[in-house]
Amino acid sequence: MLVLGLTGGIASGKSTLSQHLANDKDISIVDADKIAREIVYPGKPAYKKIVQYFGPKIPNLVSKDGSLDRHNLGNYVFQNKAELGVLNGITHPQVRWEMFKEMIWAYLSFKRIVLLDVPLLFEAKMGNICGSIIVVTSDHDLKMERLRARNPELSLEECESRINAQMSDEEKSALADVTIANNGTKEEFGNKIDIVISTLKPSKWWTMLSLFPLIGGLSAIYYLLQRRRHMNQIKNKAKET
Ligand SMILES: CC(C)(COP(=O)(O)OP(=O)(O)OC[C@H]1O[C@@H](n2cnc3c(N)ncnc32)[C@H](O)[C@@H]1O)[C@@H](O)C(=O)NCCC(=O)NCCS
Ligand SMILES: Nc1ncnc2c1ncn2[C@@H]1O[C@H](COP(=O)(O)OP(=O)(O)OP(=O)(O)O)[C@@H](O)[C@H]1O
Repeated sequence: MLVLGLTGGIASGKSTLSQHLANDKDISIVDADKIAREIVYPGKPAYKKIVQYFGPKIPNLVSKDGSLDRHNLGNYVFQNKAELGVLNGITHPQVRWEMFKEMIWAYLSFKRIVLLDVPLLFEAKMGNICGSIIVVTSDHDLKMERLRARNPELSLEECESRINAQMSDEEKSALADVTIANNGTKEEFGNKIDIVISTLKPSKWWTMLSLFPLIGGLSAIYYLLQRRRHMNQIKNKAKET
């Protein structure tokens, strides 16, 4: 199975790329943004920590229904690097753990590719676990235009501070294996994605071979358990005689 990293700046087109591949049965998509939203549902450990730390600093951090007001929290942390670091420190370990579980599931489901859609793939040092990395780029003005259309509640300054909270496209591209520019139509973007994926997708045989270490590991555990049982039986017999 190929662990394929997908990253890029805010509103560059990562989710659009993932959606384009959503119906491909050989690919499992792990969406870090979705996981990051789920681990802060009311009552979850990360939720409690965020409310405890940011509650006294951000008015109206918690909405009437008890959920976090993500707009208020975002505005606060994207204007303050140190506070963004605190939020990352609370959320990232759990995001990593949930991603790891989804990756194991993809491995056991014979997927040929597990696609890790992670905006902060390099910042969170997750690039090392990827066999290959795709970076999606788009021009700054297009990003702003798409971001404002998708999130009309954000002001121009808020959009800028979100873009500036991440590494630049150039820095990300330098660390990637493949860069896909998303400056044209969605159709053009889709065609580029298909070409890249068809060259990266491992064969079915390779996918089956990659299960060998798992089968080997499980066989070794089974052998050791059987051996322990056998030794205990011998010990018990020796005691009886
Ligand atoms: C700050 C929060 C509350 C803002 O929520 P909001 O609903 O407005 O945005 P959403 O979560 O949909 O993220 C939108 C985009 O913002 C960018 N972004 C999100 N978190 C971060 C971050 N910590 N640093 C830089 N950029 C970020 C990403 O490009 C992401 O795709 C939220 O993004 C958050 O909890 N971030 C911390 C967790 C995290 O790092 N998530 C990213 C995946 S690991
Ligand atoms: N080629 C395109 N033409 C027109 N609109 C596009 C194109 N690509 C993406 N978009 C739109 O731009 C917006 C941002 O794209 P998308 O959500 O895929 O970015 P993202 O990188 O996942 O963003 P984020 O980091 O915030 O999660 C979406 O509303 C999407 O529909």
